Amino acid sequence: MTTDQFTFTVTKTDGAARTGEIRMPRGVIRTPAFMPVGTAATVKAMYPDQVKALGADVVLGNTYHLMLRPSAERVARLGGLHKFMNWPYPILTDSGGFQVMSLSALRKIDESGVTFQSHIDGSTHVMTPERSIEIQGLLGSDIQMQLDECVKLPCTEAVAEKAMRLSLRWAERCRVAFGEQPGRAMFGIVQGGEVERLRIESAKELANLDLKGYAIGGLAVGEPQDVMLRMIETVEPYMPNTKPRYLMGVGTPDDIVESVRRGVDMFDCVMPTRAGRHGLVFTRFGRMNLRNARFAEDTRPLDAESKCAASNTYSRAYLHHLVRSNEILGMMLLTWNNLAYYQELMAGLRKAIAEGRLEDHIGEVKEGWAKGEH
Ligand SMILES: N#Cc1ccc(CCNc2nc3cc4nc(N)[nH]c(=O)c4cc3[nH]2)cc1
Repeated sequence: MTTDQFTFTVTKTDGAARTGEIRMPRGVIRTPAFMPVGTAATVKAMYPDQVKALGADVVLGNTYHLMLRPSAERVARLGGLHKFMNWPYPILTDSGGFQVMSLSALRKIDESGVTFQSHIDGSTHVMTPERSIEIQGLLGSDIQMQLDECVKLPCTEAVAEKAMRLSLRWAERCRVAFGEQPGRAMFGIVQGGEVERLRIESAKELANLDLKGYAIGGLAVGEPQDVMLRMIETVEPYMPNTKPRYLMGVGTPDDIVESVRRGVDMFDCVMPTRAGRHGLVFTRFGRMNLRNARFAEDTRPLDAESKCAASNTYSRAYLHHLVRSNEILGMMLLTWNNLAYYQELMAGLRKAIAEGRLEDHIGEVKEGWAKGEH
C-alpha cells in the first residue's frame, strides 16, 4: 500500500479558523501560510535563504511568465525550477489564465483554452488546460493550479456563470492531464463571481473531483473587502474541511486576518514585495510610506522589537533617503521588512489559533494598526 506523499492535517480549530500542516516530499507548509510571490523564478530583491529564514515554507511561481521566459522546456533541461532558483522547498505555481487576462494583449478564450500574445515579444501562444499542467510538471511544481477563467468584477450573472462552468470543465481536463504525480498536488479553483448560487455550485462540483486542495479564485479583482469576505463565507461550508483552502491574490494584512477568521489556510500576494519596492512598509503599527518627508530625520528603526535586521537596525531617516534616491538597497531592505512582517503576522495567527485565542489576538493586532505611529 503506497503511503500518500502529499497530506494535509488540521491540527487545531478556533471557530472557522484552523491551523494545519501540508506535508510533501520537499517539506512542510504550516498553515495558515503566506506564500511570497516569486513570479519569474525569484522573490524580487530577496535571496532564497533570506526568504526561508523569515519563515516562508512555500513560494509561488507563475506559469505565464516562465513559459514565455526562459520557457518550461529550458527550465526542465536545467533540472527544474527548484534547482534553477535554488529554492529546494515547496513551490506552488499559478496556472496562467489570470496572468494572461491581466498582462497579455490580444487574447481569445474558448472551450479549448486561451490564445494570447506575449507581453514580452508579441509572439502568439496557446494555453490549454493540458498545456498548463504540462508546463507546471516541467517546472517540477509541487502544487499545480488548474487553468481557469477569472472574470473581472462587476460582471453579469450570465458572464460569471459561463466562466464558472468553463472553469469546471477545465478542472476535469486538468485532473486527467495531471494524472498521478506522487508527492505533488493539483488544486481546483472555485469561481462564480459575486453570485452565491454559482459559487456554491462551483465548490460542490469541484469537491466531487476529490482534489488535494481547493482555491477560491475570482476575488481580489477590485471588489470591496465586504464582498470578498461574503463570498468566502458563502463557499466555505461547501469546501471540504479536510483539504487546504487557498485564497488567491490576497492580500493586505487586514484581508488576511479576516480571511483566516473565516477558514482560509493559504494566501499569496505581490503586495509586500511590490509595495516594498515602492517605499511602502507594513509594520505592527500599520503601514507607512517612507517617501513621506516626515521621516527625513526620524532616527527610529521601523520596529525595534522585530527580529528582522531590516526592521530593527536602519533608521527611518536612512530608509527615507534610500527610497527618495531610488537606491537598490532601499528596495531590498523594505521588501525584507515587509515579508518579515507578513510571516510574523502568520506565525502570530497560527499561535493564537493553537491557543484558542484568535479573537483576542485579532483585537490586539488591529489595535496596533489603529494606534499607528508609536
Ligand atoms: N501591490 C499589489 C497587488 C496587486 C494585485 C493584487 C490582486 C491580486 N488578485 C488576484 N490574483 C489572482 C490570481 C488568480 N489566479 C487564478 N488562476 N485564478 C484566479 O481566479 C485568480 C484570482 C486572483 N486575484 C493585489 C495586490
